Amino acid sequence: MTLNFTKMNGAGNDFVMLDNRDLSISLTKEQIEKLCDRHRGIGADGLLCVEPATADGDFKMRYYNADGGEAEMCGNGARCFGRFVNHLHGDKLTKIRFETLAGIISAEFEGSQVRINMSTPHNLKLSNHLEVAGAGLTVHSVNTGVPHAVVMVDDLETVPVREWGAALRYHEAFKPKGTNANFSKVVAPGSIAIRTYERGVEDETLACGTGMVACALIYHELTGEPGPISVLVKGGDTLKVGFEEPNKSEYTNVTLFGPADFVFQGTVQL
Ligand SMILES: N[C@H](CCC[C@H](N)C(=O)O)C(=O)O
Repeated sequence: MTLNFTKMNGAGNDFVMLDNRDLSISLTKEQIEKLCDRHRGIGADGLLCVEPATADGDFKMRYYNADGGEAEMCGNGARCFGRFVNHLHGDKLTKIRFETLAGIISAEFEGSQVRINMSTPHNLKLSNHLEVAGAGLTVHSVNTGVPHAVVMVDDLETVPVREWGAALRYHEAFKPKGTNANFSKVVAPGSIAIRTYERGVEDETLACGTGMVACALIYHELTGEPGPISVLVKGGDTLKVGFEEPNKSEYTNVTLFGPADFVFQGTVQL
């Protein structure tokens, strides 16, 4: 099978994009894993397919992690999805709505930057004291389309992201689905810096969109700092997380704004 693909990245979180509007593409978990393999395949943190809507969206977004498993949502992927769909329509669209397993996501375009409206955050929990790889950590958690654990730290450089990240990702407290793991430092009022270990990539990524939103909301919960929150990610980009809080711990109009870039196009034999 010959596949035409587009490679994109959102703040360094990179993806294989497939136009499957005709539903002619059907990939196995192993095939997706191979496509995402950085030595034997194209190489990416995940793969996204554009599919026809089946409910009240304009399109359907399918997201698969590098391990080939389907996940409910991907914030950086959704921004790339929006820009890719707009490109397929001659860059004439201003706003699209697409279906995901986490609900309807909308995307608006400002050049190469994309703002998405996230699904409603839920399962927010503060200050769960857990033993993580032998360390006693205060762990917050929230689902921003996918599950996220958030640990506030003073020094991002020395955090053992892989060790603590993997221990949190598989921790008893987050079974059976597991979680993504974020380490978040306050840089200045309204500004945080984060590092993320991603479920399904099983490593640190240069950025994680749903993780940025999770860290911004936890930061707000702990400090009362209003949005938008600036979030500096490992890859060096700073993105904006916006939100409204009509009442305590109910969040509406949660947005993520940042770059979604094309890298190359190609064909691959499967
Ligand atoms: N690895 C995540 C999905 C992708 C999240 C991340 N790439 C983003 O931008 O939100 C999970 O399985 O929960």
